[in-house]
Amino acid sequence: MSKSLISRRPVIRRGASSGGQEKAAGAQSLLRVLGWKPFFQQQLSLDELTDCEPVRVMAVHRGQLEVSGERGDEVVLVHGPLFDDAEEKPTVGDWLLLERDSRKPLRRLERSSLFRRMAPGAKQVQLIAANIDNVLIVTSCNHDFNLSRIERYQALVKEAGCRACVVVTKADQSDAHEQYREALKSYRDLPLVLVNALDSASVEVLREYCRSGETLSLLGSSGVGKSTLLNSLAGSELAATAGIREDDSKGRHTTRHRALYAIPEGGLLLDSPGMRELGLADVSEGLTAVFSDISELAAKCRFADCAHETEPGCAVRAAMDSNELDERRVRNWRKLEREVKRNSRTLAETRAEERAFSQLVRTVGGHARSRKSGEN
Ligand SMILES: Nc1nc2c(ncn2[C@@H]2O[C@H](COP(=O)(O)OP(=O)(O)OP(=O)(O)O)[C@@H](O)[C@H]2O)c(=O)[nH]1
Ligand SMILES: [Zn+2]
Repeated sequence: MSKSLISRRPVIRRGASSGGQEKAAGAQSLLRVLGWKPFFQQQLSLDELTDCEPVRVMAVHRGQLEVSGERGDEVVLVHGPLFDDAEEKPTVGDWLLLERDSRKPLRRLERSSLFRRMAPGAKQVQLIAANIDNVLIVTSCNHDFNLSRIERYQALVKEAGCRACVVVTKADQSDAHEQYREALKSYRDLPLVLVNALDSASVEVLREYCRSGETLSLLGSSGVGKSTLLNSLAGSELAATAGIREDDSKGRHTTRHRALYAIPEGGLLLDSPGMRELGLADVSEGLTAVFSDISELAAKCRFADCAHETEPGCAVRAAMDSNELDERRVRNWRKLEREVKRNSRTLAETRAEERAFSQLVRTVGGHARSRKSGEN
């Protein structure tokens, strides 16, 4: 158990030399292991380079964040303006700038990618994870394999801004490998890999998605083998060790579930409940990218508002009739578009309500202040 906990830490050695340059180089390589890239470095001003230290958010708990940086692991309290806005506040995978001495979080760096979802039962967007490089869309060699589901995940990944690969697990239980490859042959930017997730040699092909400094996450339904894959990639029991208790010098405490793990072979794995329950929020751009073949055809329809049903001169219908376009794919495109429109409407309403409310607060506050100054 303790071995697997230790292995979650980046396997990095601090330089023995106290020379300034070597120290800086050492700090840089520590940060690189945590996913630091030129994209983030370029966002720092000269003042920030001297006065601040970047740290990566490894877990978000109520009232505090677990972060990791050149000084190792730290806990940062969640308070102040940085954390006010639901859609802007730091989430797992984010890079924060801490004031070097006070360790106060000053700002969050711009993200290279972001996963969001509609909060279940609420009309709000919830941030799930940021700065993920690659995503494995996991499905298995059985009834779970479903093109419409893969397209849904692909839209999420495109919207977030990550690279995707489809992983079909339980390859050891099927002889129909060719059938799966054939099904995804025409999908743009979507490689497919068949693996036995229980066999670490078989998952080696996925290492290219979690090279040192690269952050990988997994999407897929329950039971397809996400935990099994993560454990095989990490070389230890990642998921099963979540939430166990351990002793430390300060006494007994609970080791809470971390969302982001640095694995010994390099690379970082992100596994959070939010990622596992991801739904479509506002992914209209992602959908356009995934279904660009259909949009290209739709642009050729005679009528701009063609519903691709019985209209004359419909290019989408013509492609379906000649079997160039799968009817299921068109149905799924329509379904996802409806879902996204519904979610976008709900979000727009929530944002309008929030704006109206903060306007009201400002107006009431303004009245109160002018009354007070009138009394004085
Ligand atoms: N034979 C075989 N079994 C697998 C493979 N991948 C996963 N399994 C088994 O499938 C079951 C489900 O795997 P999990 O890794 O728990 O699935 P999951 O996607 O994490 O499921 P949730 O935690 O519910 O999201 C386990 O019993 C695994 O041992 C595989 O490639 N081959
Ligand atoms: Zn049409």
